[in-house]
Amino acid sequence: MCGIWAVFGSDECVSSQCASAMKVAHRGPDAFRIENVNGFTNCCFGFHRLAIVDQLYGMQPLRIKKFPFLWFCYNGEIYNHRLLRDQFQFETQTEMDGEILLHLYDRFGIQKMASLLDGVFAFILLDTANRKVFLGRDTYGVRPLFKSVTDDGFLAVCSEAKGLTDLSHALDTPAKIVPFLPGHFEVFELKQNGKVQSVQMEQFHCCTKEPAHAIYDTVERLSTGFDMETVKTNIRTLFENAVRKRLMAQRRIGCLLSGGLDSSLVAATLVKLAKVEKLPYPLQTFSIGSEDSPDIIASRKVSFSLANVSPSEKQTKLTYKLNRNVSLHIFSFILPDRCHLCHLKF
Ligand SMILES: NC(=O)CC[C@H](N)C(=O)O
Repeated sequence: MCGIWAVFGSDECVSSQCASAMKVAHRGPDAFRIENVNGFTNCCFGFHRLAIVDQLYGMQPLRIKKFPFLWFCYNGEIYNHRLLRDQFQFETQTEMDGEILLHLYDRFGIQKMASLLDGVFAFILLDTANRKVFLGRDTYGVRPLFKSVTDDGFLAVCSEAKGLTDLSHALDTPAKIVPFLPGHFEVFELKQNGKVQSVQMEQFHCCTKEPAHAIYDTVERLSTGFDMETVKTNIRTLFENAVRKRLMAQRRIGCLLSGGLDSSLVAATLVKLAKVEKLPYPLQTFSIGSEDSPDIIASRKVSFSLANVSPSEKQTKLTYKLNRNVSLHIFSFILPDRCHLCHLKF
């Protein structure tokens, strides 16, 4: 997660509005920043960071020397950022995956920028040189984004609706808070007083169409045909690639595991790829349920079987009593031969 928040054209002093930005502080434990926009005193960004890549230089709102007029705030991961950087020979200033959006926007404009991204994202991009604000969200809406626009052009945006509920503005009627449409981008013109006007709302991708970035993807070409073997091989290739591309994270990777088929397949593929990529830490799986519920029993079985040890071997157990009703169980395993079991009880 990360928490993003921004207001444009605030009638109230932004320093009092930005108390609302703190309502999404839980989304980013590593660092936060609140920054008003130089030259547009009624505009302000708030950002809470869970750093996934480039801990040192990836703080937001991101601004880089090459494009001093761009301000960028986003929540997400762009899996193909290195591929696009190399493909278009961009000179990036940081290793942060989101920086690629600034280069793509500058070279190709907003429509092509959004459609070249392979990832999960919700973004706010401000271009002070052209007086535009852009919002966008990934095809499936994996990353959340809410907006609120008043009739007189005060725009507020946040990862969660709660960051918008207490904002004050000049109109009598409260502004509606709506989820931003997945797979779309929106363009606003920005006036000198910071107020905006929506001028374009467009779908850049829908899930039934091949994404524009596919031509640059490194995933091996899929065979055509609908015979059983071809279909199975294609699913395997795509599935494995979906797990592989998520290994870009510089944070320790874990898996949410219910013990059912889907999450167990993800965990098994992750274990396989972790060996190939030589991840230097034990993988962890996280499950939630009451003590001895089917999910916990199943996920425990899967965890131990993936770790290739029997539950009775090399097992440690920690219990914290926090609450009577819910148990959160955390299993972790290291390959090839060490296994820990942590059991956190609420
Ligand atoms: N949690 C996030 O949304 C992370 C944003 C960005 N990918 C980073 O690593 O900082």
